[in-house]
Amino acid sequence: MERIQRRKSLQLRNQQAAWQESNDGQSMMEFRRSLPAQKERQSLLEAISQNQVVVVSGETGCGKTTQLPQYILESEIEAARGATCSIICTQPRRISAISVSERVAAERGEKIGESVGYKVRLEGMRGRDTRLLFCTTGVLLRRLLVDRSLKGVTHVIVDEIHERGMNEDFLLIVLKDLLPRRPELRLVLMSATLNAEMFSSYFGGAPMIHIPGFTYPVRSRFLEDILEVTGHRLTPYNQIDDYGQEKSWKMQKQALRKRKSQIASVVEDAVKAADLRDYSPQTRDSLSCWNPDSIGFNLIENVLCHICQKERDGAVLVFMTGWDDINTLKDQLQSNPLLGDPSKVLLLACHGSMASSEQKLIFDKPEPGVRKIVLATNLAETSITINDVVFVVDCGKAKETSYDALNNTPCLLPTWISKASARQRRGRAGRVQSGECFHLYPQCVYNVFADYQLPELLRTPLQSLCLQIKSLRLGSISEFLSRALQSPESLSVPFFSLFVTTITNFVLCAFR
Ligand SMILES: Nc1ncnc2c1ncn2[C@@H]1O[C@H](COP(=O)(O)OP(=O)(O)OP(=O)(O)O)[C@@H](O)[C@H]1O
Repeated sequence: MERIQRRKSLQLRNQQAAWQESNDGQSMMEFRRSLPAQKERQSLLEAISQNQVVVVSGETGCGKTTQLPQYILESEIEAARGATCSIICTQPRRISAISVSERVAAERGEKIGESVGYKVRLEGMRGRDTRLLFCTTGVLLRRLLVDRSLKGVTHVIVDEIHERGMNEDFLLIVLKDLLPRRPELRLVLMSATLNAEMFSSYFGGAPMIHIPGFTYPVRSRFLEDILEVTGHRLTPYNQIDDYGQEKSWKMQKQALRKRKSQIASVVEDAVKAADLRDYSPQTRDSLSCWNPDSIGFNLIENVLCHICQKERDGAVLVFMTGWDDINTLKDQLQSNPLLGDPSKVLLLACHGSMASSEQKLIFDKPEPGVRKIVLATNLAETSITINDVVFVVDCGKAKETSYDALNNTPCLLPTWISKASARQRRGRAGRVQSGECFHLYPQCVYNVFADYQLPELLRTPLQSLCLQIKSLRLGSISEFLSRALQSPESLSVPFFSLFVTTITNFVLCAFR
């Protein structure tokens, strides 16, 4: 067995060297060497070999997602351990797991499923020789339920931990528990932002390495500049998003949103206090009518027409909040004479509930002379690179789980994003060329955004959280949550544990 593995390791080493020496390989290596992560390659590898846990923070575009897992794979192959290493890198979403694995395979001159593969829910591409597997956080969490010690895995890399989704926080608890039982396992936590200290101290003071970011220049334009440049006028009547329902229903829906908007009053104060002396009276007038609670379909349509008519070539990525917004906006744009003309504009949507094959269409290049416009949710916010994106339009909101106190139920509502998210959205332009970002809210509103989004664990209603812990069979609810990076209010946990136990017993009795 050992002899076979040794032979396989040498074969992998020869293949890797042959690619790196080939012409295509050389030009790919040259590009990879230009990324900021390259300067830290040696120190990253040393830190990983000497410590069980390492926290890496890297600003957008530095190369942490595509390069760091590759550095580990390459160094293991160079050390003739290729056949025995097994690296798992988690991504918060399917689309990033798939697209990053394809990019890394291409950078290694391979097809997907050779040494690099992916696994997401109900889909996967990996072969017998796959050594670096990209998967969603949920996939790894579920594997841990049946394979508690992650047998055979040598490295786990958790990417985008700053997003603090529920699965990521759950995974950290389970991995922290696993580390003492697997002293040779290496864990690398990667974050796009600088709040690495919290993760480091959670893992007993794990070393931190920071990689500065790299993007081509991206010019940010906020609402006041957009209104100035497009000449679009905001009135109290043209900001009601038309969802195609009865008008009274629409008004009700938007009034409801207004009541729920957490920072609406802060936003109003910020807009009142903003210094807009340098802007035209028309822009100031428009801003005084701005409705922070609408997504602004008409404004988006106007901005897109402006880009198509006045700006240079390049695809546009529009960040929306969800399926209903994307679909309704798409219908509206399709009835616009310019944006709805398929010989000029290719309109695509990208949403979490779409099949991966449909999501992947956003990476294709359109016909010459056709501008690609992608309407996406925040699933396109991190880790992905759409090569031809030059313009980003950011509506400033994302759907977030929150609690409807009136109906005592969890609900998904559009909420303002954080500064970290706005930076990530802007970062989707400027990855292979310079770009422009149109933020559809005033600069003063951006200034009052929270630095980071509240972790999902702290904003999910406790009933859902407790049921999730039970369905994943993660043990006692209060004990499990007490081991979290930031645990929900300790007082309410025992109450909800009792609630869940009662429900479980009730269901068991009913089926007996
Ligand atoms: N599919 C791709 N096609 C072309 N270039 C790419 C592709 N994916 C990545 N790159 C290049 O590699 C660089 C680094 O990408 P990578 O995804 O590793 O960055 P990152 O540091 O993880 O940033 P982020 O957290 O914003 O995703 C990009 O800025 C881009 O220039």
